Amino acid sequence: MTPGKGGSGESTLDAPVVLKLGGSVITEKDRPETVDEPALAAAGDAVADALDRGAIERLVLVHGGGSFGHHHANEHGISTSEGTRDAGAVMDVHGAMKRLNRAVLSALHDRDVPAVPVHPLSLAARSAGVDDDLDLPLSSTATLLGEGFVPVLHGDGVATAGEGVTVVSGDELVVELAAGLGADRVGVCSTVPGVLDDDGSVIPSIDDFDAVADALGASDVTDVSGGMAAKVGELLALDAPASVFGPDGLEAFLRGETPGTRIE
Ligand SMILES: Nc1ncnc2c1ncn2[C@@H]1O[C@H](COP(=O)(O)OP(=O)(O)OP(=O)(O)O)[C@@H](O)[C@H]1O
Ligand SMILES: C=C(C)CCOP(=O)(O)O
Repeated sequence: MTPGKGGSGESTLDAPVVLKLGGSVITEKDRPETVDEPALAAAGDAVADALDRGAIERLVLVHGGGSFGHHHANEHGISTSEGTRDAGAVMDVHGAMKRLNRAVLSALHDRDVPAVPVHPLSLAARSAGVDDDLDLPLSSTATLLGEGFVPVLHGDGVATAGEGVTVVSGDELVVELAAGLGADRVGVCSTVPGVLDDDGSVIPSIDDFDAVADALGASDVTDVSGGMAAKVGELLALDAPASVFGPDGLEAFLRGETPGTRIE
């Protein structure tokens, strides 16, 4: 598990790949605080294999909330726009996300992936009612990457001027990380095989929100961060190409392919 690649002072490191493992994939989203162990193991296998083979040099992982963060946020009425000033509520959401993060880290460590946690609640801030103003300092993540680790961030609470603490989604973090670290590819692994049109077919590529807006909805299960509509909106803001795909597309993405829906 000792970091093997990269090193301080190197200037020729590859641009990182940013991959989000959706909470809907790695948890049973309709059963509070339940990890989907087989799904997490399969994701861990795919990530470990891609790193072992050198298919990816530098990787930043993000995971969503699934039945951990969303469940508690929903109970306390917290969302990406509605905040709380109740420290107990903040700890319920953050504590649940740290428990899920611990499970993700363990699955990666079992496979010798040098994964380390980065908790957004301790780093990030934004202002209420202002779009796209998330401030996520990246020096710890960038330094960990340069030292050969795989930083693992997660949807979390975030200090929000004017609202207390709101929710920051993994999708928002993906956008900040990809832009700030100069990622060359972004993958969002969700429970669906891609963004689906009205007939349930995977839309191959999206470059305009309005063109697909009618097909985009929230999540089928408890979700305080906007489901697929928010995801597509976030990813369209990126310079790097992004793919939304299901668990069956994860290995292909890690091989360098663009399964599912390409968003650019
Ligand atoms: N047009 C669409 N195509 C695909 N999924 C859609 C669409 N409209 C709404 N959805 C919903 O969006 C969900 C995916 O978003 P969701 O935020 O739940 O996933 P996730 O990011 O994997 O999970 P989490 O938010 O816990 O990390 C799908 O499971 C589906 O219920
Ligand atoms: C609900 C919380 C705390 C995390 C939300 O992150 P997401 O599942 O990526 O939308």
